Amino acid sequence: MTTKPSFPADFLWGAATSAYQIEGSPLADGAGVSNWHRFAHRPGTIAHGDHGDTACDHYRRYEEDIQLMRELGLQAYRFSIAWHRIFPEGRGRLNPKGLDFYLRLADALNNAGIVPCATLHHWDWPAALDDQGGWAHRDSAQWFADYAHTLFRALDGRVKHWATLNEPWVIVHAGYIEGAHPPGVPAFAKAPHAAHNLLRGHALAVQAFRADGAGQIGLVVNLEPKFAASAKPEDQAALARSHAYMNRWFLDPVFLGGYPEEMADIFGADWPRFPEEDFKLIREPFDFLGINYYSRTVVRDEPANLPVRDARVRQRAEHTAMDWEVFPEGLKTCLTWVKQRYTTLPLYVTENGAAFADPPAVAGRVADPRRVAYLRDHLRAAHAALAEGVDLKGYFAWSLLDNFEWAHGYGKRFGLVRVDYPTGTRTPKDSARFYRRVIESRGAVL
Ligand SMILES: N#[N+]C[C@@H]1[C@@H](O)[C@H](O)[C@@H](O)[C@@H]2O[C@H]12
Repeated sequence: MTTKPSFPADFLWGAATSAYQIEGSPLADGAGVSNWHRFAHRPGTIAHGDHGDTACDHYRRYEEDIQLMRELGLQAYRFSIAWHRIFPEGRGRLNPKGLDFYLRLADALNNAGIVPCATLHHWDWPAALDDQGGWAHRDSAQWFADYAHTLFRALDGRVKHWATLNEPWVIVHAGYIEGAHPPGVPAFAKAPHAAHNLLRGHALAVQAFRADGAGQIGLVVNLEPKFAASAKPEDQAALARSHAYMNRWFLDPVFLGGYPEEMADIFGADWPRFPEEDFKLIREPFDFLGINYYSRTVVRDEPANLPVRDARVRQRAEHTAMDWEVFPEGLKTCLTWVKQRYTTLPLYVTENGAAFADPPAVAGRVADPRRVAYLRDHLRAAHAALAEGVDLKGYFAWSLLDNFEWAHGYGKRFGLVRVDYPTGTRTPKDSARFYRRVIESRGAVL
């Protein structure tokens, strides 16, 4: 008789979103033009010509969405703050109306008994900052710290759970290596500088939080376990490069004080020498690590595939609508790897979920059995990590709502709640009802 999982009574159950993906009203109330607003309106960048002008209309419907969260039994809500609403030009002039939206959002969440968990930067920022050099500009770290400091003071007493950056690796890989995200032009030699300045900005923001913030602050990273396609030395070497590039690039500096040696191999002559004092700053201690987990990758050597010289070997297994392998044990692998290699800090699963080709709503119901199975199996893996001593403090399903899936537009639906466009009608899916039962039973239904 296997014992049913039982998560701790203080385990935090939530769901996550981000500003540009759900808010809409990108220029409302004095907001500046953001990098993603400008990029999404550039022809050919987003599938189906989609953009975030309306998205889920959350900027206007946030009270309705908070009522949805209550009905789902959520204890916490992870959202991000749109920098361009606060500082339309990125720095200098503060926009009180933009700040006011987040004051109202935080108040409504607190009044509903839902813990507001704010991410300062989830990829969207004022386009003006990209025009001034973006994250490749060394001053970007201070731009971010100043923005963060303003928010710590403005939301003091309303928000006590902060994250500095969401997935800085994606900002660099998609924005500076691929060009599939803003700034939108591959700039290989700038990528290491952008990564370094993101880490410096994170650390400076943590220092600002220590001076003027209250609660806890952390960093959110994406992790993806890597496996070699064979025991051949070249595939093993490709595994080492791929693992360093995606999983260690940011965590080695913040916890171990230096970059993986594979980075110099990957970037060659474009890998800079950074000032030693930067690494002392980047190791600024913080309070928790957020881990976003979706899938794993099996890799082989592929010399032509720059810069990492690896290639994915697609597995005979279930895949999501993103063509990502469903691999629940990979979540436990990530959690235990972080504990063993880096830190005993509290961990949160800050994102986990899947896109599937959900059916439309019929009589107020959306049958999404594959997402129910995905959540069940990944929550079992999370509990297995807890049972092995990982200090896992919470889990946030990605996502509360179907939303704007970046370059994929609205065609990839990750939500617990279906959103029908353009009406914006919300319909909780079966997975939302399942998640509510998981929360109510502290996992006993898994
Ligand atoms: N793709 N995908 C889904 C999800 C994306 O929608 C989030 O914004 C990111 O934090 C992370 O990439 C994961």
